[in-house]
Amino acid sequence: MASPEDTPVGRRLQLVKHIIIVCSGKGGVGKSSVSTQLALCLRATSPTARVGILDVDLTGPSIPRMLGLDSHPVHQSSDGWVPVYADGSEARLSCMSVGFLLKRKEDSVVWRGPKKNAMIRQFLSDVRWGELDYLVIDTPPGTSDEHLSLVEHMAPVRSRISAVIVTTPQAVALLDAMKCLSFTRATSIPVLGLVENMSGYVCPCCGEITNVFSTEGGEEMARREGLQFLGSLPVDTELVSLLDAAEPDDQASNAVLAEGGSPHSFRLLELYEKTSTAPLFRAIVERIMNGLSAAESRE
Ligand SMILES: Nc1ncnc2c1ncn2[C@@H]1O[C@H](COP(=O)(O)OP(=O)(O)OP(=O)(O)O)[C@@H](O)[C@H]1O
Ligand code: SF4
Repeated sequence: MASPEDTPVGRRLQLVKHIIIVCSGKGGVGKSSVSTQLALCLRATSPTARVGILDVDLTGPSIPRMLGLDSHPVHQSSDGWVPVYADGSEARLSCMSVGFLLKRKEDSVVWRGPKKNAMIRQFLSDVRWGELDYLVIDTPPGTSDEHLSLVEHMAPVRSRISAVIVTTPQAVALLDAMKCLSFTRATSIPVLGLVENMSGYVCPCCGEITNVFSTEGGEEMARREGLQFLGSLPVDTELVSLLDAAEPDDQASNAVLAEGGSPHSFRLLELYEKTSTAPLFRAIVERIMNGLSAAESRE
């Protein structure tokens, strides 16, 4: 039988310890922001942790924007694509997205299934990820061609893949999250747990959390389906302004870097650490890491 290293994807991902697919049934529930926070927090778990983030939301790539890397060029080397390092020469947070390949960030990707499939195969087999502790994959909403392509192409590294499902508390989002769960079950991908995003609203004046939508729907779904409930995150105005207004990696940022200043992702992380969501997300990451360790010890 062929070993995983005999395939292009297996060879590329040979040194990637854990692959975490972030998915949601419904659009706009915060999948990309959860993926970004996950990558930032995993990187911060140790001074040597290396994390990659792959954005396969081909028609709506948000990761470059959220990491402040808009319009960053991607370089080809003789050994494939070099990912964009959000933390400059530290190279502990590498990122790849179709967003880097668009001429202008306003351009849209109008591709049929086969072209999307080819792009995903290329992301998995042609990017020089190198050694990574975690590869976080942000997916489009629903269970689309992109999800099927991912699962098919990553068959050689199947034992290292797990998923995190993101939902909001509304019934309609929970119903779609169930479809996402069915997909993971049909494709035998273990689910690390469920995150309920935009669970309530944090008042910027007094910090009081008000439940805007119905409450505890995610927790109840997790209980019912035998999933780990990873935690809930409130609507946080500081977080949205941080991720939506992430400073592009423009000349000014490069000048800061040239003068020995903090690379952008460090500044993002520094600022992120001050949001009211950060401690909640750290608890989520701890549960994810415990889930990964438990799965490893069962192998
Ligand atoms: N907890 C939160 N508090 C405040 N704003 C949030 C929160 N989570 C996400 N957002 C904001 O909501 C918007 C949508 O989030 P995001 O792009 O992460 O969702 P998505 O599920 O990836 O969307 P899509 O379906 O388009 O891929 C973004 O502007 C993001 O910054
Ligand atoms: S939660 Fe308190 S401080 Fe915030 S808007 Fe309401 S009343 Fe004002």
